Amino acid sequence: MIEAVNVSKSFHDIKAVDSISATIKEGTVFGLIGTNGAGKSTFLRMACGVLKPDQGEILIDGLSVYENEEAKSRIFYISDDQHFFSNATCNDMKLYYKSFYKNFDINRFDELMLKFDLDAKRKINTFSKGMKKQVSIICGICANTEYLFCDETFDGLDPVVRQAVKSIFANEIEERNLTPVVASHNLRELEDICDHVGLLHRGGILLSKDLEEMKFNIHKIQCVLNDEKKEEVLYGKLEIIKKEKRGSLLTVTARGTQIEIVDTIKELNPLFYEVLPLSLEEIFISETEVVGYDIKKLIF
Ligand SMILES: Nc1ncnc2c1ncn2[C@@H]1O[C@H](COP(=O)(O)OP(=O)(O)OP(=O)(O)O)[C@@H](O)[C@H]1O
Repeated sequence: MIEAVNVSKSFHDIKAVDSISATIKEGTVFGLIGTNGAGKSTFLRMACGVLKPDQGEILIDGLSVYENEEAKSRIFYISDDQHFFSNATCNDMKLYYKSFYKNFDINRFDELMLKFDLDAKRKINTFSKGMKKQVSIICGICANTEYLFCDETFDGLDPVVRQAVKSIFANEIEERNLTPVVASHNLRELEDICDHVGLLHRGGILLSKDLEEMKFNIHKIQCVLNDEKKEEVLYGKLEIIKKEKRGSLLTVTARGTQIEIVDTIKELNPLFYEVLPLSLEEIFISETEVVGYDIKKLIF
């Protein structure tokens, strides 16, 4: 488990991370979302022990991570500006990581390089940006650490590679309880990857929730009631977040379980009703409105 306890970090007069407390459970994918400059990289760099917090501490499985080799050996960090030794080939990086991570799986590395169609003998500085990201991801997976920090790693991967990486993550989570922490400024990049999302804004966490929990308690339904009085009754009975009417078709987004909302609509004898899927973006818009923010100004 990763625990951040009241962590802050400033660079001169810039407060990059402001009193963050958060818990990241094993075996889940934690998404860290926020605009450019929100503090995601600074948080990740503290979480992997590269930066020392000014205040508070970050614990990896109960161990304070800063200058702690044991805690650091449980983490692999894929930074947004990936570092490879100049002139290094993929095989050179494999051997370097093998010397640092005792469980680094050389055979798996070779297998994945083939699977991703990357030439392990080539110098990494001749690879494209996306290919370099793939090499970093492969190194990260093969390091066999408990935690994998991915800073903007998914942004810019092509759809096929993205799907392949997602399925590798899913297997690693199932087989060995890997915990990926994925930072991105793009909610859509995280939509189908994460179990839990923390929204970072100006160094602080605005919102931190399980996606399933969020999805369980908010629903979007289209219906035709064809009666203004019934519509008023519906608005009175449901905790409406958003409503829209086009002709006789009414679309409502409301807080509550699907059964509660559908039952309320059914009591009003609708001519038609249908439950519509809600995107993570729509859920976030609703959730952040509740805490008084317009998310469209914060992300996307
Ligand atoms: N080494 C540094 N020196 C000075 N300021 C820094 C340094 N690192 C980060 N900052 C500042 O801290 C704030 C948070 O930056 P950080 O890189 O953590 O944001 P981020 O959410 O990762 O952004 P992005 O999505 O653009 O990568 C920014 O205002 C940035 O300018």
